[in-house]
Amino acid sequence: MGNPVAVVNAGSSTVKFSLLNGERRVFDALLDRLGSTSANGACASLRDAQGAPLFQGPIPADNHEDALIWLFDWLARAGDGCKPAAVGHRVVHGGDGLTRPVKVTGEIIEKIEALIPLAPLHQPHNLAPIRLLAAKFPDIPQVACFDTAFHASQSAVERRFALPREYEAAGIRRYGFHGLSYEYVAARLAEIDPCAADGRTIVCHLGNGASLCAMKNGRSVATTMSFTALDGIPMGTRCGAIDPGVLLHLMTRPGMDAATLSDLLYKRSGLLGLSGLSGDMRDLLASDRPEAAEAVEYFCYRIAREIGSLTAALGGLDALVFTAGIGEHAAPVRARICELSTWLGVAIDPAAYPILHTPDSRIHVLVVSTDEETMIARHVRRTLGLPQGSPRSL
Ligand SMILES: Nc1ncnc2c1ncn2[C@@H]1O[C@H](COP(=O)(O)OP(=O)(O)O)[C@@H](O)[C@H]1O
Ligand SMILES: CC(=O)OP(=O)(O)O
Ligand SMILES: [Mg+2]
Repeated sequence: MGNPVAVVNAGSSTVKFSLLNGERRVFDALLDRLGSTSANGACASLRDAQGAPLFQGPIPADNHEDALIWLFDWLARAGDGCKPAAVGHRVVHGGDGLTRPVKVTGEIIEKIEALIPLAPLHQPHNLAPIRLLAAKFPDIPQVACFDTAFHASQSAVERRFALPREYEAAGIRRYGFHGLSYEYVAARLAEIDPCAADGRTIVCHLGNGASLCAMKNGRSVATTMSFTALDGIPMGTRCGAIDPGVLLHLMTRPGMDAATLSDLLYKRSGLLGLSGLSGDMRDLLASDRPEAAEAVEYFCYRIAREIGSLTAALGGLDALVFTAGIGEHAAPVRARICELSTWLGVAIDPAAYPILHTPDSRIHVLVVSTDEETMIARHVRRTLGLPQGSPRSL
């Protein structure tokens, strides 16, 4: 296997772990349905370099950390003696100070830790494997790559809240997330669709966490998430944009302290809260309960509204791109969002995939499989001066 780069991508409901030799993936693990978002328990899917399954099934893990320890034990048992040349991590919040990938040091760990309150669903899960690996393999260099970094190209007006100026100076502004995914998708569009790569494009990253990014020439112009990964469209368990007056009102209720409010907004709202059933789109699409259908309709409606808003930010629209777990796999969700976007000139062929638009559609519509792990591995090699490896064949 040589000395691959290992990548850990902890999302809110999954951990993705890969080993990459150059651009070639030689091992992949998806630890799925983590936390309490799903009606079903945690499970793992491990694949070799050819994509053949090595393990598939339930795992004894209640949370991200247990799942990773299970994986590292599995790897040690399967061990072929291969030791990664370096490890790259997705870190969701970089704040004002961390705007490019960095080699992990004690000081960087402290900076990442200080941002936990701004990304409570992610930052602890991003930090735990960094600490675990630093203790276990102190000689392997680690690189932290930030979800917020891609949005550093946005204008000052886009990044601002209408608060007194001193709040912005204290870092209270829109950051945006899912940047590693958007960066990968932008690079991929340059390979497959020049109109989408060079034009005015909205990328819908619809996973358990979900956001939309308006891009011009592959650079971020605006995005729906802002100071935290709560803002914007509704998600698996997060409410998305909400009138701050609701929060002020809730805070007057007995027992509604900051921790309880945080739990409500991050973990009990969104698709889970609306359906009363599950935050997992697979469960909702499989259910015949009216609340499940209402939750899915609400999700699609809010996304279609944001597509209108981001089209205004771009001054028009050339392409619409779907990515991440729901965007790549939930055809009924894509179809409904496109139906609600007909007024923009969106027309799709329900049987087409991954290029969805019909010949007479004014807008290109396509599905691009995101690959945050490949993006992170590229950043690791660049940051540490390792050879990039040959480009992946198209
Ligand atoms: N085949 C599928 N059909 C519908 N939804 C799916 C499918 N596969 C995954 N999803 C949804 O994708 C979401 C997880 O997205 P993903 O991007 O993998 O997660 P994370 O945000 O944790 O990185 C879940 O809501 C899941 O239900
Ligand atoms: C930032 C974010 O919400 O990430 P994820 O979709 O992986 O939960
Ligand atoms: Mg994700």
